Amino acid sequence: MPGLTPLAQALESLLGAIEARTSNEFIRLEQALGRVLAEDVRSTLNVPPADNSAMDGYAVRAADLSADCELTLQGKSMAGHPYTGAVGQGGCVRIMTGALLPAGADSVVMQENAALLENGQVQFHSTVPKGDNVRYCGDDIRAGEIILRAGRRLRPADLGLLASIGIAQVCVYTQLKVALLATGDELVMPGEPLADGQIYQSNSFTVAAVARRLGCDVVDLGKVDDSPEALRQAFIQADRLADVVITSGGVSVGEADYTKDILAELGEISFWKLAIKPGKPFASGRLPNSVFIGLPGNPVSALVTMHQLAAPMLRKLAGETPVQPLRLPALAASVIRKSPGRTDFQRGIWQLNEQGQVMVRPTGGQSSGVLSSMSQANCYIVLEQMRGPVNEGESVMIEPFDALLE
Ligand SMILES: Nc1nc2c(c(=O)[nH]1)N[C@H]1C(S)=C(S)[C@@H](COP(=O)(O)OP(=O)(O)OC[C@H]3O[C@@H](n4cnc5c(N)ncnc54)[C@H](O)[C@@H]3O)O[C@H]1N2
Ligand code: MOO
Repeated sequence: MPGLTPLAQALESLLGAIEARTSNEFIRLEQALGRVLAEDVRSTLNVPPADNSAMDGYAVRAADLSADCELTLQGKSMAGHPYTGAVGQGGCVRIMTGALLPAGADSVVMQENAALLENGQVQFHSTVPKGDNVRYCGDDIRAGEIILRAGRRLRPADLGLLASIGIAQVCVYTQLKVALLATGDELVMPGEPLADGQIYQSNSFTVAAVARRLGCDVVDLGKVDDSPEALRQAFIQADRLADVVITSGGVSVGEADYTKDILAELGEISFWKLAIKPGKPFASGRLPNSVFIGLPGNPVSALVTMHQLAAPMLRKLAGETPVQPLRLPALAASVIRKSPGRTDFQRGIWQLNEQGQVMVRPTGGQSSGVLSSMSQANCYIVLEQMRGPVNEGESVMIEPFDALLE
């Protein structure tokens, strides 16, 4: 459709116009889940710090074993209590998982494949390759190696990795402060009575949830009426408070859409017409102190643009390395309505059929006001801009919901 900007082009331009807006702070590892590392982390240690056993059994010299042989038990090595001697020719040492491999030994035989005899000898029935069941020093991490890079959003396994090299505090970027505003005279906060012509405000809840999952410190400033003065005051207050101001509503062409004028007065804002459905109107720019993001008002449009456009922007502003969304082919389990013109982000449910194929179907009504379509979905069905209707059995791309939406 002429005059509409493709998503990838808009995203490149939006990301090109912003820089990270964070400083550094040290926090305890226990608090660091989901925070973004501000510095590369280099290990000063080998993990494991020494060769040790992967099994409960006997530490041996592999060359001493034959089809049916007996070795002399010399002692034992327990985790935290190593055997201090050396395994000599014809000898073996009882060893537990995680215990240090004694000097002289080069392999471990699991106890199920050996028998301790009454005379103190240990019987073995077969040979083992040298190094069997040994976990070598530095197998996991080598001293001097960078284990995690700046820009990494910390996951559960990362916290364990940092702990395993003895780190109790990490240097992360400070949290972005995000202020939310919902524009519209018709909006009422949940919990309050609803009069004729009013609807409950839902966008701040979905948008705040995504921002919080991105580690932002969110302040919800509630709703603003569609009057120039109310908008002016709300934008000035939000700009003083936050690194990023996110609004919903008022970015289209309606008669009560004063947002544009007030934003142009206070800062530099551009309005986009994007070639995506939902989410055609979108605004972005700067207020005196903050980055401004204006999402469309329709509930599905607000959430999809928050996820597809605002989330990558928030990641960059928070210092995070860009994240590539996962797209996979699937087969349409039903006819899917689509007209050429915009790239559709239809809401769908993928599941495996009996042949193990990934099948997908839309979650009913796809109007941008139908938020239940998003609530029921586990993926987007991404249908290319110029594509028309999809027949049952045709291949389509899906984008499974990531950790921001699940
Ligand atoms: N003549 C045209 N009209 C519209 C166009 C267009 O190109 N030409 N675009 C349509 C599209 S697409 C969208 S999306 C919407 C976006 O409009 P706005 O961003 O200006 O949003 P509003 O008009 O304020 O609201 C739209 C809709 O969403 C409801 N809404 C708004 N805020 C909330 C909220 N916080 N929680 C729940 N629901 C909300 C609002 O009541 C309206 O129903 O414009 C189309 N129109
Ligand atoms: O872009 Mo609007 O989001 O189609 O309803």
